Amino acid sequence: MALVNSIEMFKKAYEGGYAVGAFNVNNMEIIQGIVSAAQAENAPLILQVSAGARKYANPIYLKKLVEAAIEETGLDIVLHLDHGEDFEICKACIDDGFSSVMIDGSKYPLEENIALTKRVVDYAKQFGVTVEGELGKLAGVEDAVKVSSKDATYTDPDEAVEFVERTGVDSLAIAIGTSHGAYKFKGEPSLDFARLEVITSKLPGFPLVLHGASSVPEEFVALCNKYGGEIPGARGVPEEMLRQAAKSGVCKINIDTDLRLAMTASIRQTFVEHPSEFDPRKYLGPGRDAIQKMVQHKIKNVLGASGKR
Ligand SMILES: O=C(CO)COP(=O)(O)O
Ligand SMILES: O=C[C@H](O)COP(=O)(O)O
Ligand SMILES: [Zn+2]
Ligand SMILES: [Zn+2]
Repeated sequence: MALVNSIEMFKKAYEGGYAVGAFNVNNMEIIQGIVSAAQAENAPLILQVSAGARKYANPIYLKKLVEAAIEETGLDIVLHLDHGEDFEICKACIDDGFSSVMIDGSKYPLEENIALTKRVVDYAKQFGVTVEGELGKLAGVEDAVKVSSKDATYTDPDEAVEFVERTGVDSLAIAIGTSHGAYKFKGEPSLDFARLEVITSKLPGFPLVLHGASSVPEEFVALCNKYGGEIPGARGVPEEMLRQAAKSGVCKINIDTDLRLAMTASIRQTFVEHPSEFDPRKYLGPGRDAIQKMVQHKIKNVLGASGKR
């Protein structure tokens, strides 16, 4: 039971053909909902903090909450920085005691991305902190990076090999057609699995990461819209595609949007059905339960990580 880096988790996931869920956290209820799910499923777990989450919650609070979760449940948990945009934020998280960081240099040309990523790897290595890099551009919105779909570029397999060799990263986020947020596909969802197979064959045994992997479940969108929300045309990655990716070298699957939708749907429902209620525990509690239920489903039926702790 400890805060761990991702090395052993990814090794087991790769060999076992499943993926570890990496869930974005911003407050106590979100952390508790996710952790209860991982505990109930006896599953490995990555909790990740974006720059926006750091600004919102202060990383010290989030780290203490994660430590409390480890103490309470006995789980091994990776505490990871999501989309670090420069060396400084990665260093700050490493110095704060995070066990893993992402340096997202995907907006830079290859040589600059390699130089920046290598700098973070060299610093992180001294502390046993694992590093995720990114190559290729996802469409959609990130905290610091906005990429329109015409500027999205899929990961080049040969560049991926060069990137991994020259930077020494522990894992690599790739672009094969996913994007961040609730509006991932205008038409039929499709991912470039042929490209994924080539990348996997050129980097055998190396853990890949899929960002923008929320499924945007219809039930949550419908509930949000039924209880006063306006989320028209939302669409995510079908669950069977995620299962397929998990069997093809993808060891980490990032989920944030589905957490937001599950919690918001539940809170909206409480507000409409119990308009006289104003005790935050009466809506945050069910919101937390909704997160737990959704994450358990994910771990069990999508990631294949139940019992893999
Ligand atoms: O990739 C993510 C965080 O890095 C989250 O992706 P979603 O928006 O699909 O949940
Ligand atoms: O990649 C994006 C994640 O969903 C984090 O979102 P955020 O930057 O709004 O915290
Ligand atoms: Zn990115
Ligand atoms: Zn992401």
